[in-house]
Parts: sequence; structure tokens; C-alpha cells
Amino acid sequence: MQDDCGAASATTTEQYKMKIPHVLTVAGSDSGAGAGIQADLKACAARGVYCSTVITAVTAQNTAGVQGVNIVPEDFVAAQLKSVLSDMQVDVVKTGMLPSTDLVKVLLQSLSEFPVRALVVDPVMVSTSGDVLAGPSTITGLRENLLPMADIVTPNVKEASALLGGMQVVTVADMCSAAKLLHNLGPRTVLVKGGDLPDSSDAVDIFFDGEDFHELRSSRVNTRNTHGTGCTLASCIAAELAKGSPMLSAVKVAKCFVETALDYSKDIVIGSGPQGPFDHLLRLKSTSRQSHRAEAFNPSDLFLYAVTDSGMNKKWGRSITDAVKAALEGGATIIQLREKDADTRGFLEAAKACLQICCVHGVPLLINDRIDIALACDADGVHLGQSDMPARSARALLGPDKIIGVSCKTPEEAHQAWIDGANYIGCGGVYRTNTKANNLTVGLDGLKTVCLASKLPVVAIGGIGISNASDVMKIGVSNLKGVAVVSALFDRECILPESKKLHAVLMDAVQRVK
Ligand SMILES: Nc1ncnc2c1ncn2[C@@H]1O[C@H](COP(=O)(O)OP(=O)(O)O)[C@@H](O)[C@H]1O
Ligand SMILES: Cc1ncc(COP(=O)(O)O)c(N)n1
Ligand SMILES: [Mg+2]
Repeated sequence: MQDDCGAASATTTEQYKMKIPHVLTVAGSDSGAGAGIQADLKACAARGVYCSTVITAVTAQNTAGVQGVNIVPEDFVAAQLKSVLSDMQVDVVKTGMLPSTDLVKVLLQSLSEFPVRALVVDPVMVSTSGDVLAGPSTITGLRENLLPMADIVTPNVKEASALLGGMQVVTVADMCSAAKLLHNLGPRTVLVKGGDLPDSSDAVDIFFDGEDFHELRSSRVNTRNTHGTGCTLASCIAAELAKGSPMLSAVKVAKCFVETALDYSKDIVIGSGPQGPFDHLLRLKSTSRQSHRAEAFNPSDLFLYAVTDSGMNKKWGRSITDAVKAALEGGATIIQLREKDADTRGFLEAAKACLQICCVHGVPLLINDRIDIALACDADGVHLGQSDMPARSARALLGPDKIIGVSCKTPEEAHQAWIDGANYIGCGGVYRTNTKANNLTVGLDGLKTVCLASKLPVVAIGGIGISNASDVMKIGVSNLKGVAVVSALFDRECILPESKKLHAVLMDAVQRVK
């Protein structure tokens, strides 16, 4: 990754005209098309990535379970691997059902001949229906040969237990211990998935990178249609890695995608068995026009909200894309482009380039004020001030799925924003700021008043930085979701370390509030 300090670089949209990202899945076919190869193809398609397929076994399977398994001979799996890997510029390999240890060896031999950027190992052993897909003999191959080569391994709780010789994995604490023990077997990172964790109202996964644990928590969607969640999650991780995402971002995007897909599909009925498939191509159901982002607005995206400033980038001699990249690499969770003095054509070009970068990080991009620019580049939404177009008119133009934020100083403005269909409120200036001339300061009290008066999530803005961000978060109202900053990131020589520091301060503050 490049450093954001020093000389300005000529980043252009040209640089992002990459070859299409490519995932190869090495897995079993599911005739019911809920899991396996078929889930992988749909997941990659939904995430905008090319997917090729090496089939290791053909299963006769439906929503009731697995009725038969026909294993593809090893030499023919080898032939498929060679055909694809020797010709098609694969970025990431994702494995699913690998029904024998010899097959693991065939795969590793192929990967030594044709190396790829990353290997995602989903150690599929038992289907959700309880049918065995890879016998105990495969466990040795997985443990000893495949795991040491993996960039991430993604067992569910039963698979984690099986890989660790039957260790009990039934609580989140067990999942953490299992993640650590699995990491000792050699993979670079581990994700223990808790979809099947007993007595859990949330879907909790544990990510461990050898140093830090991350508890990834989403609400549990109440549905029978969970067949193929594991395959889909691993394929989405592979897809995001192929696009260039760092591992933790890839995992977060993948988890969010699975949750959204389950939610969209919770009521569909396919088959009469207990475990139905879900709809990966959510857009099939969506009435809105296509968007590059499948996820709905998530208020926690407001956590570290970076607002760009063309003047500051000029002052420090850097391109807007480099500034945005550095903020994202430091942990920014949403970006707003606020280019007050850019001409329309320049602004649109910059927005398109920034959108590609934000996509890689799975972070939404909003445009300040300019609904035309947001529409032209298919940004994730807009942020509107009190003298910009009213949120109600913007909603009519942008449709139901785009994010709309409104700057509010008073409960009355906040109420109007809610009626008009805004998704969040930006409240400030909390402190005095040089970024906005003659801006009325509302203080922490004003911020609290607006938060308490509104149902909408709120991001605080105005004069916030490393020194006072934790005071802001500590006002302790549940709909205050984060802080928005301009100068604290962009009026600095090096954006990335400032962004990291601010992220750490915010994390620390919210831990304390909990
Ligand atoms: N009902 C659900 N609601 C929300 N997320 C779920 C649900 N079931 C599973 N998940 C998520 O789907 C992913 C796959 O997990 P899991 O079902 O445990 O794996 P597997 O399909 O391999 O058994 C995980 O991120 C998990 O948290
Ligand atoms: C061919 C194949 N591969 C993987 C799974 C696991 O999927 P799940 O755990 O969601 O049933 C499956 N059922 N079939
Ligand atoms: Mg599952």
C-alpha cells in the first residue's frame, strides 16, 4: 500500500481500469443450487467478480438433505485445475468440499505450479442437514497440508471442533479459543463462524489474525433459508480479496452481504425440506435500480466519517483519491466528498475514481450537496445542508435505497429530516471550526438535545479531532453513532496515521461507554 505522505501522485481513473477480478472455486456441486459451486457462482456474480469452477464432487441434494455423492476422480480434478490456472489469471482460490486427502495434495501441487494471490479455505465437512461431505480421513489433509497454506480458514463451530480433535465449541469464548488453536496450525487468519451457535440471538463470528480478535456480530435473521451461508460467505471473502480488499474488510463485507441476502430471502419458499436456499441476486427482488452496493445503510458506518476538502488537498499537494485512500486505510468507515470549488466535470471524475476505491474497502461514498453528481456516478448517497435541496425532493430523485444525510442544529430540523426520509443527521458544529465560516456552535449540549429529539442515527461534526472525540462519544446517547472530521484528517501532513489514531480513540471511547 502506498504512503500518503510526500509528493503528490498523479492518480487517475485510468489506474483503476483493472482486469476483472477472478475467483476460482474448487468445490462440490449441489443439485439444489443452494450451496457448493452454485452458491459460489451466484455470490461472486452478486459481488461483481468473475468465478471459474473446478468440481470435486457431484452431490444429489435438495432442501431435505444429501441423497448421494459422486466423487470426481483426482486426475480429472487435476485436469480442471490445470485448464483454469494455466490460462485464466486467477486472483484468489476458494476451496469448499474436498472429499479426500489425495485431492488436497492435487490442489496444492497445482497451486505450487500456478501460484495465486490468496487462498480461502472453507473446510466443508458436514452439510447443514447433517450429512457428511468429507470423511474423517480428510481432516488430516486439511490440518497438515491445506491450513498452513491458507490466508483464511472459515470453519463453522462443528468444523472448528472436528479440526481440533473434538474440542467443545459452544460459546463465544470457546470460539475465541478455537480460533487461536486453529491459527497455530498455520493459516494467516481464522474466522470461526457462529451461525449454528446454540442459544445465540445474534449471528456472531470470531476473526483472529494472530494478534487481535474481532467479534463480528449481526442480528440473526429468523428464516429456514440458510442452506449455503458458509459457501457464500467464503466466496464473498474471496471476491473482495480479488478486488484488492484487506482481509478484515473483506470479511466484514462478506458477513454484511450474507445477512442482507438472508433478510431479503427470509420468506421465500423453495422445496419442502427444513433448509431452504436463499436469493443471492437480491436485485431480483429489489424494485430500485441497480446499485454497486448490495447492502442497505448501516448506521454504524457513521463511526469515523471523513469529509474531504479540496482546499486542504491543494494545500498539502495531494490528489483527492490519495487522500481518500489514506483515510480508508486508516479506518474511515464512510467518505463524503465536499468539493466546494471543483468544476462539475472534475468533480464527477474524482467521484468516480473515489467510488472505485470505496468499493474495494466496502465503504459507502456520499456526495455533498450535488445530487446530479451522485446520480451520474451512482454514489451511495448525498449529504445535504439546510440550504441545499430539501431531503424530500432528493429522496424522490434518488429512490428509496440511496443514503441521505441532513445537517441539523435543532430538534425541529431533525424532525423535518426524519419526515423527509433522511437516513441520518449530521449535527454541529459541536466545537468551533475554521472549516465553516460563521457557523453557529451548538456544543455538546446542543448535540445531545438533537440526538434525544430524533429517532435517526446521528454523526457529530465541527471541530472534532483526536483530542476531543472521546468527549463527544461519551455524551452517552445511543443514536450518536460517530464523528465526522475534516481538518483532523485532511489538514494534516500524513492522513493515514491520523485516521488510525482517531479510529483507536473512538474504539476506546465506545468500549468505555459500554
Ligand atoms: N440466521 C442467520 N442470520 C444472520 N446470519 C447468519 C445466520 N445463519 C448464519 N449466518 C451467518 O452466515 C455465515 C455462515 O455461517 P454458518 O452458517 O455458521 O456456516 P456454515 O454454513 O458453514 O455452517 C456466518 O457469517 C454466520 O454468522
Ligand atoms: C456441495 C456442497 N458443498 C458445501 C455444502 C455445505 O453447505 P451448508 O453447510 O450451508 O449446507 C453443501 N451442502 N454441499
Ligand atoms: Mg450455514
